[in-house]
Amino acid sequence: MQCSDSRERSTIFAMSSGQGRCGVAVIRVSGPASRDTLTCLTGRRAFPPARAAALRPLLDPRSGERLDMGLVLWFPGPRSFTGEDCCEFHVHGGSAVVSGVLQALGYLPGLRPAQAGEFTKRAFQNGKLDLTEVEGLGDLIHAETEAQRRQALRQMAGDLGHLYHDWSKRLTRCLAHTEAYIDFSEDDNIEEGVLDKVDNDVHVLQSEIDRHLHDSRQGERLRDGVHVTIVGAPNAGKSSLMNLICQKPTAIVSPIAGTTRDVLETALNIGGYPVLLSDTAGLRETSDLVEQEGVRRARERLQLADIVVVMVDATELPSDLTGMVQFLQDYLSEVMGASDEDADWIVVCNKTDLVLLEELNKLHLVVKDHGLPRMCLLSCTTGSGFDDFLRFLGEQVEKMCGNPLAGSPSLTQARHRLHLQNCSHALTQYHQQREMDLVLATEQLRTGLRQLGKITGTIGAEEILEVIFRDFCIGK
Ligand SMILES: Nc1nc2c(ncn2[C@@H]2O[C@H](COP(=O)(O)OP(=O)(O)OP(=O)(O)O)[C@@H](O)[C@H]2O)c(=O)[nH]1
Ligand SMILES: [K+]
Ligand SMILES: [Mg+2]
Repeated sequence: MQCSDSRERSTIFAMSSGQGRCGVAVIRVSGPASRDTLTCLTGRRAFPPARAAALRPLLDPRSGERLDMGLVLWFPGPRSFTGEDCCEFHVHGGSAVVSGVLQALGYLPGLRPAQAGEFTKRAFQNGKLDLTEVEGLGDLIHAETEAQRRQALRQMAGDLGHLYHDWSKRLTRCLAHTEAYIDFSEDDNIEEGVLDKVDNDVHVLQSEIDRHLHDSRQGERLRDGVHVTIVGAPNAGKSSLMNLICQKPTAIVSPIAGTTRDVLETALNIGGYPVLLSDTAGLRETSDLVEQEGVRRARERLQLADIVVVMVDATELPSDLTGMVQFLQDYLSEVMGASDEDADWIVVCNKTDLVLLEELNKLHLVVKDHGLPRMCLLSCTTGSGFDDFLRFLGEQVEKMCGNPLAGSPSLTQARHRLHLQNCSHALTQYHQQREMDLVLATEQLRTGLRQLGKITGTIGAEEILEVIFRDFCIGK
């Protein structure tokens, strides 16, 4: 028999708690057969009330054998996560129990295992979440630091979606007024100044979008992690600093210049903010082929850095203040040329245990007057100056990410950025074409609106759905 109603969907199931042995495992079911499934597994016991846990023996529908004693929950649609009828089984987390229940579910007609992200996909398709909320939920599942969690929760709660929906609404109004003007202006039924009002509204909207775009990528940095890269001459102590920050011997430290070749990367949590810290090969001209490749990789990583930590060996500095400033200026200009122009800089003067501190302290105070970035005095060997350095690094990281709860919600994804840039571009085109050809200009408003719709998923969602849901796990 063919399924006549294409909306008749299969019922999906999956274990939603993490894999591996655990105290309690949650198995989730969503779809039209959820009610029958619950009845089938709980036998002749009373059907549980909606949204309240009930303790029930769970039975294998084939043999009637008891699989476990667990909590069952019934969520009738549309007031459920997916918007469909759903049920949950909270069972003991042993693998035999879990696989027994999953097998029993697979045996029931109309049920099949869920694909990765399929519960969330159904929630989106049933209008429970818009795409930004789906992405927020995905971020929440992957959040590793407190600040990431705050940003994801805010997005999941719909803050970002509301902002974009509000822009869509306003642009829709502009479009409607322009269309009305085109259709009816000859009938004289249209108020004076309609187009001027549209122009002004488009202008205000565009400046809001542009402001949101020019947020120094705070939200994206918080979501993806701030790239902090340590660079400098060979033997300056880059790997020693890396190990000190990670509190473990991640990188090989040795007195041989050119020890580090590959880029070594570690993910860290600094004050609740995510950091991707990289140690790199010392920058120098060399005939060693392997080291050359290391230097190339170091420069490549330098380009990606949000914060560059430049290490200087204090014993290499000239002894007089003027000479020191000159040395630093030369040293930095070489490194800066290879980095992103938006990157922040921290200069670390290392091995201070080997020199007299008097001149260095003077240097420390005058760097700013010479247009040099802030300098930290450090000894990786004694640990002196390390707390100050770490505090300063933390401040820089926090500045880069911003407070995810303050002000209007941040732009969090390159995907949103792209559509917003396209929208802003279309609005610019509108202003340019408006005097010459109003019909053409109106088309630009439509383009802008479509771009906003793509962010929240009201338009053309299918193509991006795959990409977004790919990042979800099975059971979510
Ligand atoms: N006295 C002293 N020695 C240090 C300090 N920091 C690092 N060193 C020593 O300097 C040498 C080089 O340190 P590394 O951390 O390997 O330097 P690097 O910059 O990673 O070197 P390459 O990877 O070869 O570019 C090692 O012998 C370290 O023990 C310090 O603060 N004081
Ligand atoms: K070394
Ligand atoms: Mg090294």
